[in-house]
Amino acid sequence: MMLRIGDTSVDRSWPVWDESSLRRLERDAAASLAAHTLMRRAGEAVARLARARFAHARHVVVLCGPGNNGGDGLYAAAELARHGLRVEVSMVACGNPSGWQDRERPADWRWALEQAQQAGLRPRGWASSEAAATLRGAELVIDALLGLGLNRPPQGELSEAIAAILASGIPALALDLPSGLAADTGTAPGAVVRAEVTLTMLGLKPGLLTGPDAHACGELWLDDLDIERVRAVDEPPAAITRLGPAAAQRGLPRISAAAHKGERGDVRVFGGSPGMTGAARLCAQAALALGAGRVFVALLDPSAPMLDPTHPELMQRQPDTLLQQAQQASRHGGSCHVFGPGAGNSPGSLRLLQDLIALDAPLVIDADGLNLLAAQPRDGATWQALRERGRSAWLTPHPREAARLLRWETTRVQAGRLHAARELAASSGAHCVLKGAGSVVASATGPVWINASGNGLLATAGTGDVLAGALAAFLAQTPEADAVAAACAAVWLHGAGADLALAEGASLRAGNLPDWMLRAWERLARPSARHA
Ligand SMILES: NC(=O)C1=CN([C@@H]2O[C@H](COP(=O)(O)OP(=O)(O)OC[C@H]3O[C@@H](n4cnc5c(N)ncnc54)[C@H](O)[C@@H]3O)[C@@H](O)[C@H]2O)[C@@H](O)CC1
Ligand SMILES: Nc1ncnc2c1ncn2[C@@H]1O[C@H](COP(=O)(O)OP(=O)(O)O)[C@@H](O)[C@H]1O
Ligand SMILES: [K+]
Repeated sequence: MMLRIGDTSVDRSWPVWDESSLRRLERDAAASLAAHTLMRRAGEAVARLARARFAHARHVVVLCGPGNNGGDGLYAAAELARHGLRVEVSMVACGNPSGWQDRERPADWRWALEQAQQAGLRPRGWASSEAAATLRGAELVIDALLGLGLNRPPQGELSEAIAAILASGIPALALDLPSGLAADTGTAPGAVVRAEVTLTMLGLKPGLLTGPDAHACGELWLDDLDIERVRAVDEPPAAITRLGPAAAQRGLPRISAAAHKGERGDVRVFGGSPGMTGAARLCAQAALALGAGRVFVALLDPSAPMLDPTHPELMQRQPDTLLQQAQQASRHGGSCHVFGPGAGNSPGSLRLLQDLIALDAPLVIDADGLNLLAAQPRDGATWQALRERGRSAWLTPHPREAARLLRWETTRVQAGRLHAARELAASSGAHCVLKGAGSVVASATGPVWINASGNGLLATAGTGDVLAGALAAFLAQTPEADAVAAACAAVWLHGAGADLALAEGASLRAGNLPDWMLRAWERLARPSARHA
């Protein structure tokens, strides 16, 4: 079964597989199938997608590497030739043609080479001096240089071939992964193909969904090679799961017709030191828009006006007063606290954070709250209290904040976003939302989610404050047992709002993001809705 990932007419919670689990799956599947079956299916799938998606292309160049990714490319080339296309095959980093059938080469690869030859093709070695000529006139290039086996930066002929694809401007259909992209991390240790379309085999890889170079895959398609075990699951989620609309839908708060405002949760936002009051207000406004029953905000700037005239529904309190109210609130009333947007780093701010950690209510720690936490010793009382608290805490760092918390470089966080999010969750006992394209939701134990919604329109000041407010609104309305599902819904809606704004060519700022999120929510609630 082949389908486009992101086509919500078939949306499921797609499992995501790291390299070692894919290798295991492949071994298990291959053991029960006739020789070469998986490669045949992979090659057929690529040829089918090439013909459907690039129907205008009559002249195709296939660049094949030395491993099974190249083998898939060879079989695809044979298929395309059998369908009457003009196909040229270039063998990159494969050495002298006289050694192509040597026994140390992968058996599948040698078989696929024979298939290509039997289809009338004459694969040629890569000629550095003729790189541009190899691609000239082609309407499609199939990138079968490197896939799952990438283990170092592409060099020599491989980096030349990648450079030639990039320089040619010819649309590239990448097989399994854009060559040069690391499957587990979404990083590229060297040159990487920028594909128009990637058809990935067997299962989704994390590096196609998150990581600094994940977008190199372009439009993403999946073919499961008819292996039952990798099919989409409804629940429970796999160890790693793509967070799309189907999963988001499950976590949306249910509002009963008979609800009163006390049942829809209280959100209390603490933040907004001098010069930063907007951050706390944006957070509180988002909590209000996303359905919290009552939203209180305590600004740490003593000179801030006590009323936000644009949002009279927000109840503003002095920080001490709101803390006391939080301390007295019933633990069963449904509430969530947010500490951090614009909170600054004063000793008073730290005390407030510590007091909120000590309370028995869900807590979102964002922005300056994360920086305050990062400055505390890992074995000190603040981290200890965080690890030991009974109710869930949520850390919502962007990569630089995550780096401070982990005491890593930001590049290390970005080079292993899943690992970083898991590590943060494990060391804090809290749940973690590692923000940035392909936000990662991780818990100390339990599955990891990679968010599929969102785009560069979100890269503007204050959108993180909106996420913290939306998250708090959903957590306040949801029983603890369903907190992760609710958080996933908030994270997905945040990106989906931006995707709607992008689709409509509208401008997006933090202030109007909650409205776009509500529109995305409304679409999600309509069964026939389509989401980009
Ligand atoms: N494992 C699976 O789940 C499946 C794999 N299939 C195909 O097989 C591919 C994986 O095959 P392989 O494991 O052979 O890996 P690749 O075809 O990605 O290439 C690995 C070969 O390239 C070499 N190599 C890696 N990085 C290099 C670099 N920078 N410079 C020079 N040489 C480099 C490796 O040493 C190895 O010889 C998948 O991407 C997919 O296309 C499919 O046919 C079927 C399912
Ligand atoms: N290119 C992008 N694609 C998807 N989401 C993005 C992108 N850039 C930023 N975001 C999202 O926007 C939000 C920005 O949050 P943050 O960095 O905390 O900003 P601020 O502190 O200004 O509010 C995060 O939720 C992040 O995931
Ligand atoms: K490839």
